[in-house]
Amino acid sequence: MDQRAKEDPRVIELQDVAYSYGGAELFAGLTLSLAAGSFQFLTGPSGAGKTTLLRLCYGDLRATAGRVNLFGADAQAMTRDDVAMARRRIGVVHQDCQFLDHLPLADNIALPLQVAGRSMEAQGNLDDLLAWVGLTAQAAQLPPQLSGGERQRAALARAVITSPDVIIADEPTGNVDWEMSQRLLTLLVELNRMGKTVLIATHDMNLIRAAKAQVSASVLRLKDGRLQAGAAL
Ligand SMILES: Nc1ncnc2c1ncn2[C@@H]1O[C@H](COP(=O)(O)OP(=O)(O)OP(=O)(O)O)[C@@H](O)[C@H]1O
Repeated sequence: MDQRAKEDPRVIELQDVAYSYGGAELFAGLTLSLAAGSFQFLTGPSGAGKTTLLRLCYGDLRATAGRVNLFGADAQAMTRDDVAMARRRIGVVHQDCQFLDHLPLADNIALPLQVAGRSMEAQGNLDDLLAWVGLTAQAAQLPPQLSGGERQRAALARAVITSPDVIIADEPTGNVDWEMSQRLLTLLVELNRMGKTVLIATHDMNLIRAAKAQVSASVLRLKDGRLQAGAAL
């Protein structure tokens, strides 16, 4: 298991961060800290800015004010290459999965390894990961041929194929039934038990309750541009 995250007590930190897409500020003076090995949920009303906040956390957006630290380095001062290196330590499960529909599922999952120039590792990792998410039989199918739950599990496999320290998942159970959301949660909890830091944006309070029965999870609620810790369930 990759132990690098253990070296950094705070893998991702946002301090007094503001962000605006050009209009009104979505948040101002927002502070968030992801400790290595923690399991955190981000919740809040639709449009509150959860996806935006996650994108700041994985270096996809630059804060308009404040400070973002990725693995101890100031993201605002990073070159594009530095950001790309930091992002390789973060696996992202996007809200809409973002597959390349013309590529078989196995190739989609292996894509991050190829992008990182590590395609030689692909086959062993890929077979293990497909088995882990229960998609061995679907390896050759195209993404549009898969169910919602299969797509979500494939998106999780793709997020972890490079063995990142941090997993950031945006509504990973958004389009699946309760049984499948439990299956996805089990996978995320397993990753956390392996030492990965996990941050999940979700509207699903039942998912949060189920997670809290399995793991020491904290909940952040984003509302009116502010983060409230320890949101009541
Ligand atoms: N690329 C963009 N350009 C301009 N405005 C954007 C962009 N992305 C998001 N927004 C706006 O920023 C606000 C926050 O959006 P965001 O997707 O971060 O919220 P969210 O809490 O994740 O919502 P949901 O729960 O519905 O997914 C919304 O008002 C949205 O319309």
